[in-house]
Amino acid sequence: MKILVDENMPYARELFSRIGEVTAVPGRPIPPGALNDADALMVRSVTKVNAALLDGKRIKFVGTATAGTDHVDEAWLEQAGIGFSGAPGCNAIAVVEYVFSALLMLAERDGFSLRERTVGIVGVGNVGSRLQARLETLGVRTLLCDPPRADRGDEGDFLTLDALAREADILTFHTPLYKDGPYKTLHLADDALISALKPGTILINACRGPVVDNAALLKRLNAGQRLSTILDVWEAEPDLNVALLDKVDIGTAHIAGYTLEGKARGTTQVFEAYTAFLGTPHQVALDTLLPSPEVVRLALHGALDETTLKRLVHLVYDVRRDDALLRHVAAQPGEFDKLRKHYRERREWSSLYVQCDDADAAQRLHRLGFSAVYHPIR
Ligand SMILES: NC(=O)C1=CN([C@@H]2O[C@H](COP(=O)(O)OP(=O)(O)OC[C@H]3O[C@@H](n4cnc5c(N)ncnc54)[C@H](O)[C@@H]3O)[C@@H](O)[C@H]2O)C=CC1
Ligand SMILES: O=C(O)C(=O)[C@H](O)COP(=O)(O)O
Repeated sequence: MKILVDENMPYARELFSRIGEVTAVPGRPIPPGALNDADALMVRSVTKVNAALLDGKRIKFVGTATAGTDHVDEAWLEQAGIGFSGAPGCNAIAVVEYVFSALLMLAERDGFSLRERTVGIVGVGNVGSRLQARLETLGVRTLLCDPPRADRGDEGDFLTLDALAREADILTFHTPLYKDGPYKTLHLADDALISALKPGTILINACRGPVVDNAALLKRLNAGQRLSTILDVWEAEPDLNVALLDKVDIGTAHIAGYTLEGKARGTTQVFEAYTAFLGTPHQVALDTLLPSPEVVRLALHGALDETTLKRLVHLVYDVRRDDALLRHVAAQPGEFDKLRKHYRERREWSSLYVQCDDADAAQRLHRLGFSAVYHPIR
């Protein structure tokens, strides 16, 4: 059995070679001919999976090691009898930690406390719900917008997007990209919505570029609208709107989900799905794959305030590194994908073991996702 995997998929060779012959290839584009004798294809978000790619090929299963699936024509795969799996939630923690890293940086720069702010979360799925839980642990007020969940009758106080735009100090988007249909998200943040934001609002897009109308955003920023902007994703990736990057407060190369844990979960999820598809299910324990992180443990004395939290968060992951890397190469063709391909290892907060002599600090850090324990110092 021949399995083609994206070369930007950690642990893919190690796992898939347990069941077949593995070839790793670039995903954007897949080299011509590489698909000719493959039985299964494991991609990331950069590969458009559709009839144009697969019609007439012998591929029987496609996995994408990503949360978003807008690059996959699932209807075509189904009618062609090709099995499919995504990796729901694989990198949700990574995106949440990206958002925290960015917000704590802006809070320090602009002299505010997160606890004084109301955060509007648009799309309350794997990312949005974890973000809400961690913000609430810090005592930050959140407002939620998720029409599909509201319509399903899910528990929760769901508001309209307009209500969030009116009330929130921070508006953060975590929806899939739907180009049409009742829950269309293409240009969900359009000119009218962006114009309606309160002066000083922080706008975050870490889901898919086209969820925010980039031309409208640039127009508003050029017109002097008071808005802080954090963009991880861009319309027309991998082409970058350099004029927009110049105007945003934080701009990164679609790496919000790029923790090693997040990528490894993506690979293990599609590996497990493919082996189940073959009728020989395998399970993989993530901690058997991951190496020890660079910083393993530290001791924290006293209470946990926002300044201390910021230092811990930025010790594990500081978004300014990724912002600077993108700005250095922004105008050069091909560099956006190179930054993503050669992404430096980044870990999740859970990789840091924090020993606290304050019980409340230990409890809150634990609830935030750190590996924290209370250990009185005698
Ligand atoms: N920047 C990055 O590296 C990453 C980006 N993503 C993107 O973020 C998206 C969200 O990720 P997850 O939370 O894991 O997905 P998810 O599928 O768990 O949650 C998405 C939520 O959005 C809601 N939603 C759908 N249409 C909506 C609308 N019109 N308005 C408001 N809410 C709506 C859904 O009901 C669902 O609750 C993914 O689809 C993917 O495109 C995900 C991971 C990493
Ligand atoms: O999971 C998703 O959805 C994402 O956006 C991924 O983080 C994107 O990473 P690549 O698949 O483009 O490497």
